[in-house]
Amino acid sequence: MGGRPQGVVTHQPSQPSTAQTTTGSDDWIAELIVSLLSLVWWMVKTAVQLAWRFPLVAAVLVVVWWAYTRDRLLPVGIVVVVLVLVLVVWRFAWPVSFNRLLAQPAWRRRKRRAIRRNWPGLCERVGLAMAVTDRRSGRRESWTPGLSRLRWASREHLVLTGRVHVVAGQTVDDLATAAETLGAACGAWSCRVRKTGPRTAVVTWLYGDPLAQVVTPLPIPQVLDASAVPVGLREDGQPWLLRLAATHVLIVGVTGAGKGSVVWSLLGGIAVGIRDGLVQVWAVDGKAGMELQPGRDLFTRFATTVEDGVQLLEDAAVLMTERAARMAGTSRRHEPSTREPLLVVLVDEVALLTAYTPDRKLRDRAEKALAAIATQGRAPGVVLVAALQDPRKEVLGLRNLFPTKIAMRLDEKSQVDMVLGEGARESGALCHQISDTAPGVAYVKVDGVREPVRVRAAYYDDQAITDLARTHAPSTRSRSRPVFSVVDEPQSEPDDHARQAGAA
Ligand SMILES: Nc1ncnc2c1ncn2[C@@H]1O[C@H](COP(=O)(O)OP(=O)(O)OP(=O)(O)O)[C@@H](O)[C@H]1O
Repeated sequence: MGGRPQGVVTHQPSQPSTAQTTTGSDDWIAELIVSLLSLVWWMVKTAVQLAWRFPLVAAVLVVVWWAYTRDRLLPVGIVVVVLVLVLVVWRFAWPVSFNRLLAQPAWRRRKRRAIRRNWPGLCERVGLAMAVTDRRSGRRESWTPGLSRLRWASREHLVLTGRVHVVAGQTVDDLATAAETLGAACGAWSCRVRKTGPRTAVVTWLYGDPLAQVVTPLPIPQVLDASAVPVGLREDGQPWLLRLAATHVLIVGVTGAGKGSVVWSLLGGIAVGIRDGLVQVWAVDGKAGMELQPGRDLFTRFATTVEDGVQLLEDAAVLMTERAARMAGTSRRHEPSTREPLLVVLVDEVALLTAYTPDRKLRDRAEKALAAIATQGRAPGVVLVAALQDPRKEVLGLRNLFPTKIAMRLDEKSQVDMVLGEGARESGALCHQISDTAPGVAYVKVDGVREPVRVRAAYYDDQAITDLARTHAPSTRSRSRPVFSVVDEPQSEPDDHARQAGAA
């Protein structure tokens, strides 16, 4: 639906006066009939509008009128009293089911109707109306963006979405700028705008916060899909699917922001691939293994010192170069297989290998290896997942080489754009406002997608991590395979093909 005039006439050129035209003696009868017809039309229209607006009141009036004309006021009255009593008892004795089955659906219906009905007025108030002069009549009319497909995307989480088509002369950016005011005007605690076309966008109003609760670990997918790894929940109540294939992921947040939960959820999402040998995880935990040790069995290689970490990064870079040379001219896209698994290089607190390492030589080697993987690793299936507390440039100069950035709780608002890129804070990424009582909450920004998305990673407690590592450790066969055997192994394994079919 396109924008349309809402008939708010702000200026009207003078009309030829009809008052002076001479009327014949019969004209007053015609005028009276026209006036009476207009009155009847107005009354019918108003009655229909009122009935549409207040259906319950209208229904009650109709029933009372019916009961009165049929002389049945007493039985109808008794039925009404019993009904009211049932509702009152239900409300106080079983408030949960009352809310779920009656109060909430009624509220949702009212809210949706109110927004649809008041849309032109809302647009006027938040500055989205445009004054347009009609060329033929010379009238100035107020045009507002069109609203269609207004529906509850998630009834449980109270997420309302609608498609908005801006008026010619406006851009989706104008709509995005007014998002906060529009959200407040509609009584939502947050409102987001996602561009879907040159003049169209999906507007999402959030009346509840699905991220207020801890997200329990999601079911582990039975087939590896590295292009959509389930990691948690998005603020619109939909699963948060993170791309791992052909990207690099940077996770930034202050201490206690919940970076660990993103890492464990990510590992949970690819656990089947790890178990089946389609994915290898090489992990570096510069904090002497304190963070990642519980999942040790999931890792093909595990470095717990800066020296070993740097060596691991260099080995990954060599593997990447060799694989890229083999793929050259035959394939442009890496498909995970047991011969050539997707290699995830996981670095917890990457600054320990770069900025905080006093040994200059080690630091240079780490930076060189990281830069090589970040710039060339995507095509040959070597993916970098790095976690970091301090987003300042001097700590990790390679930030811009990560196409997927996850910003968790940050200390200062200036750090938001530092992590997610210019304009992210303006587009609604308020990482500095994430509460310290909501670890795991983050804003995700993927290159090529304008708007950051608010998410919460699922929470793996110690027991869940231990269980994950126990049940999805790589088989002894794939674990015993030397790291560089991928270069020499002569034949493909029989079940490779079937596994590849399920991979990204
Ligand atoms: N997704 C989550 N949901 C609920 N609670 C969480 C979540 N993630 C983390 N927590 C809680 O927050 C605490 C800190 O989390 P975590 O250790 O992952 O933070 P971090 O960002 O990795 O911190 P550091 O950088 O100091 O290692 C955890 O012990 C846990 O209690």
